[in-house]
Amino acid sequence: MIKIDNIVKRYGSFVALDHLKLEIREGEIFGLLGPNGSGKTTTISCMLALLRYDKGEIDIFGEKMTPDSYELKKNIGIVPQEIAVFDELTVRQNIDYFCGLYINDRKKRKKLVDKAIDFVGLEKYIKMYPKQLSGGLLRRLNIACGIAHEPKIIIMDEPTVAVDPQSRNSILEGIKRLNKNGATIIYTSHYMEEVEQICSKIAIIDKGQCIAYGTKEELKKMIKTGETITLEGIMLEAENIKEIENIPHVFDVSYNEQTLVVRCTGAKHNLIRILEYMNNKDISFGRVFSELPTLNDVFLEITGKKLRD
Ligand SMILES: Nc1ncnc2c1ncn2[C@@H]1O[C@H](COP(=O)(O)OP(=O)(O)OP(=O)(O)O)[C@@H](O)[C@H]1O
Repeated sequence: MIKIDNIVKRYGSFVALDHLKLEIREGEIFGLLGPNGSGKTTTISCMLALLRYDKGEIDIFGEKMTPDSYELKKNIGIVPQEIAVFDELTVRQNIDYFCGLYINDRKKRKKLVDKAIDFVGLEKYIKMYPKQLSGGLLRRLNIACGIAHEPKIIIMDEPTVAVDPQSRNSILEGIKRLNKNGATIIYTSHYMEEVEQICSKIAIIDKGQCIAYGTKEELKKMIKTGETITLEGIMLEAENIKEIENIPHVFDVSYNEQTLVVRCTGAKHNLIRILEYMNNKDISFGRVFSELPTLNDVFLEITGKKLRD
């Protein structure tokens, strides 16, 4: 459906996209996950021909996207990172305006606008102006403006930044419903939990390159970490750390501010072995927890840094 082939985008001498390759198939909720500044917005702007790129090709529905590909753009809905609505129009008028860019028929448009209002749950606010809305409601309006014309592809650039947890959940649930109703979704975020929760395919990008691609299960299988065990409120000597490093299946140990973090490969009984060691050495500790790998572990193992550094 969308093919991004070897895109290079430079801002002056700075390389923002470095031979980026991605393929998005129909029906996917495709997550573009990467830290701030990794190139997510630049990728989307290139995809929409809003930015010129220096090398490579982007095809959408098998056609090359250009600034005047009006027919292609009709089938794409964009929910930009920055709220893009008109302050002088009401909620309803804003949605009607954006829908009207693609749908001329007034009757049809009215139905679509009503549907979008219902979809984002803004019925009570249709006569209000953007300045009267909370951050979460504004985000919902931004989404309604992008999706009202019922496009086949919906691109959402960090739609949950700075929203309260309730609005965030309603946005994520809405994205799943849009997908169920047939839309292919491209979702950029630096929140790995959200991407894990809703995306069927994930590309992790860093410094303008795709460093890993697959389903969340496939991505997690790519790495060594099978389990991360944390013990808080623990006092250890350097000798203990060395011994813990030698426990079978342990491959990384860190100890900071009385917190021990042990990363193990996928073997069973890792927690038991570590607790047995503490027991044998008569070392006491506070809270203990064991976590399965996250997308942050994938990012950490591949790049050596945390997703949210
Ligand atoms: N117009 C520009 N001129 C110069 N550099 C730019 C410009 N736009 C973006 N950049 C740089 O390109 C890199 C990629 O930016 P981009 O906005 O695509 O990242 P992002 O992953 O979307 O990050 P964020 O989540 O912060 O929006 C960043 O280092 C950014 O500073």
